[in-house]
Amino acid sequence: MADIILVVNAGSSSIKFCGYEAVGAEPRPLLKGQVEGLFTEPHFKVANAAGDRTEENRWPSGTEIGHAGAIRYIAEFLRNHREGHRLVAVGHRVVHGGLEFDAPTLVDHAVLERLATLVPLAPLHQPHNLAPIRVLLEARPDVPQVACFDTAFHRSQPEAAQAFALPHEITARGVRRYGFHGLSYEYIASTLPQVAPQAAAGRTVVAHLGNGASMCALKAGRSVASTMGFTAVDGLPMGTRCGSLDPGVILYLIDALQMNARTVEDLIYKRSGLLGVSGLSSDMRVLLQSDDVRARFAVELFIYRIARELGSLAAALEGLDALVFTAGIGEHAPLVRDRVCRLAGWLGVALDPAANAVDGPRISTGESRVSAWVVPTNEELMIARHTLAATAGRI
Ligand SMILES: Nc1ncnc2c1ncn2[C@@H]1O[C@H](COP(=O)(O)OP(=O)(O)O)[C@@H](O)[C@H]1O
Ligand SMILES: CC(=O)OP(=O)(O)O
Ligand SMILES: [Mg+2]
Repeated sequence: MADIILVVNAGSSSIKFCGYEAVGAEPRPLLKGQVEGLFTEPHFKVANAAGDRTEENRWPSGTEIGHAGAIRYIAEFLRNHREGHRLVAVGHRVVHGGLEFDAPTLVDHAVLERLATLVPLAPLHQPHNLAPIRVLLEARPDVPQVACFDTAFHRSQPEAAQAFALPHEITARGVRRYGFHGLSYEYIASTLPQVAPQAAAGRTVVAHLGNGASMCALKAGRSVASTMGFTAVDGLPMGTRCGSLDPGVILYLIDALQMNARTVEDLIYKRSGLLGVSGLSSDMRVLLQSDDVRARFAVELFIYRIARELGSLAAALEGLDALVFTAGIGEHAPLVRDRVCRLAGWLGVALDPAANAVDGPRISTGESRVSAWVVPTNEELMIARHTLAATAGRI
């Protein structure tokens, strides 16, 4: 009977899950699965430890199964495949830890209630991160659950990188820049010494380009700045989120267009970004295949903003040694990487187009002053490591 750690990673457009055998210091992956395209073209797939596809299901284009539908589907799959396994712990990605939670935390009912107060700060994620924790607390109170936060990795940033220029009493209430995708950046920082030792020790910008997208400046593996702020709507344009916006726009929407907080929330989180600009889709694959002018402009704007933020993060690092691409778009869209690297020529990035076409791992030329890389992220492994450490002695 193998002892299993289950990991659940609810993103904005996908739910990823992983089973790890809890043996020794490093969790050993047994199965990896996901439902992606929750609101566009849901696609369920599972692979075994060797990476071979073992299960697959597709829903018709235009189907919306959402997070609740996907969790039900995944739970049913896991119930049918639990033979020979003993569930000893569950690790969850929880997007917002606020001021209070800056490290992985065992969750009980009291912790869950405090995490629920952060729902307004991450409306696309936090409810879906907490829902499976709540269900399992009732159904399996014997199994420890660990919340691993997207915000925690960034708490090491200098004070100036975390502050808005707001009055002190507002800042003291926790209105500050938190940054997200921290589990992804922490994983990249942990694996970079093997992939690119010089980059790992130096000044690196990591671009996590998925349905949610952000960038992080790493100095010797520690976060010093990031593009996301108080919430995960800040920074780069994303699948359905607008990214950085002049706060005056919000006031204008309320005063002149008579929107209220909920309609503004819906606009900036769910109807903007690639979807809003293109009027076509939030899915980069669809946009890249389209000849539509607005679809092209959406991709253009995404790339332009990445290039601008790169300059800003390089300034925070006082120079740049390496650029790393990761997540759905970063790992699989050579065209986006090509365009970003060319716009970063002034910083010393020289692209190797042939290496870029096959997803790297190194996509810059040997002479490039700044090296560029494709490094697949693994938030699930990072969560499993934290879960193992946080439950040591209990499982
Ligand atoms: N082969 C591909 N080419 C371009 N974009 C891709 C490809 N595969 C996935 N993507 C894009 O990656 C994004 C989803 O990234 P992912 O990191 O899985 O998202 P999430 O934020 O939900 O975790 C989508 O925009 C999708 O279109
Ligand atoms: C924080 C965030 O945007 O996450 P995701 O990319 O999974 O939507
Ligand atoms: Mg994600």
